[in-house]
Amino acid sequence: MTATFHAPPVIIYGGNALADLAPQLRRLGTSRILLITDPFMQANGVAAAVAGAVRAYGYHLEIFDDIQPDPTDLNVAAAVAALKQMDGDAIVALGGGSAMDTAKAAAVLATNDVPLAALEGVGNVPIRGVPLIAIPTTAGTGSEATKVAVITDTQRQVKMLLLDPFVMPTVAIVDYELTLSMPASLTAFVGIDTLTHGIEAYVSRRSTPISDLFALECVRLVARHLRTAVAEPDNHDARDGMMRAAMMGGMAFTNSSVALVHAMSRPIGALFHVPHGLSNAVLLPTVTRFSIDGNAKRYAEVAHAVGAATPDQDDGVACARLIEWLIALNDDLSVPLLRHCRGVSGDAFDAVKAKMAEDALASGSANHNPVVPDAAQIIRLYEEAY
Ligand SMILES: NC(=O)c1ccc[n+]([C@@H]2O[C@H](COP(=O)([O-])OP(=O)(O)OC[C@H]3O[C@@H](n4cnc5c(N)ncnc54)[C@H](O)[C@@H]3O)[C@@H](O)[C@H]2O)c1
Ligand SMILES: [Fe+2]
Repeated sequence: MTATFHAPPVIIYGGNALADLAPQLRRLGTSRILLITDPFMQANGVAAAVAGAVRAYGYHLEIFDDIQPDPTDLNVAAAVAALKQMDGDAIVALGGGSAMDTAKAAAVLATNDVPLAALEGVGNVPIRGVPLIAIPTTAGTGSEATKVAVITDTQRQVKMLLLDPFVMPTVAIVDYELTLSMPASLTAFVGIDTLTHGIEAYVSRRSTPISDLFALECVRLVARHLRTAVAEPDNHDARDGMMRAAMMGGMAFTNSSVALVHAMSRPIGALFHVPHGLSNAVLLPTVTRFSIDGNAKRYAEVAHAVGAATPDQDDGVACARLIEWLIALNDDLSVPLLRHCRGVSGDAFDAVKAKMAEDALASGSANHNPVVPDAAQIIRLYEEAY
């Protein structure tokens, strides 16, 4: 069996990596740049500083900041319109997964004259997009190193996946100093998104020997650094560790896959606007317990990697310890139950459970889970996690 490995052609990593942005734009031969950023980066002045540094090189740059968490097809259309209006030849994304995914979708929509929904699915992007430099400001999604963009279709109220090598950023600039401003709860939730990427990539039915390396290093780094990054926001070593974990988690799952946690979490995001990392966190212990029988050996290896189990413990014990470890992590990081997440009421949840299960199955990620569930089992898992 063959396996393919995709990653950004260039990754610039470390404190002050951001200083390499203008030289990278020069290398790419671009000169009219749209900076897609989220309102937080606009408000705290980082976007303006980045814009100033690029303009100082003589490039024309305009800022687009109409980004919302869980970005929509409308955000993407507006970004493409802004790029066309300025006659732009490259995009820089500065922000979390929402800004980066908007930019990734806009980059390919700019060169493919079709509705965004036509690019949905696996391998449906016919033409390469405009060059894209992705600069993450959360240590979470790893989107800077993935060939997927997640965009909400406002008509169907589902999160669409655009999964294609052409969606991979041309350059990733990964500067942990940009994450120092993340408050504790954001750090915690995006960090559990990273952990979920590492675990799901490792236990996925599509795991590969190369993605395994990144997946295990990702979970090790999260175990070592996430609690510290939450408790000590200025701890550079912990921020650095989490940033590496996020990037490696992205490199792992984009070459393996995510699985049932992500399949079930996307409908929660699309319908209730629960932040992506939080919706993963509330599901992770329950879905892991359900899935362990499908590949106890791999879950035990995860337990050993995060230090939840000792080398002398057999797979059964190690898997049990892993569940306890995940529950303790959620407790330590103050992850609420799903029913306590803002906007999720009992009646509303009951009314959409069946649709959510259908959407979870339709995304395809559930098929890569060690235990492949049916709709009734997914509904039961939603109820258990609720
Ligand atoms: N493409 C991928 O590979 C991939 C993988 C996982 C998730 N996703 C998607 O990414 C999105 C979630 O991205 P996210 O978790 O990074 O959150 P986000 O981009 O939605 O940002 C969350 C909030 O954090 C703020 N923020 C960003 N950086 C900050 C900083 N340094 N300091 C303080 N506040 C900051 C933003 O303004 C926003 O309000 C979801 O739509 C999810 O589906 C994509
Ligand atoms: Fe994720």
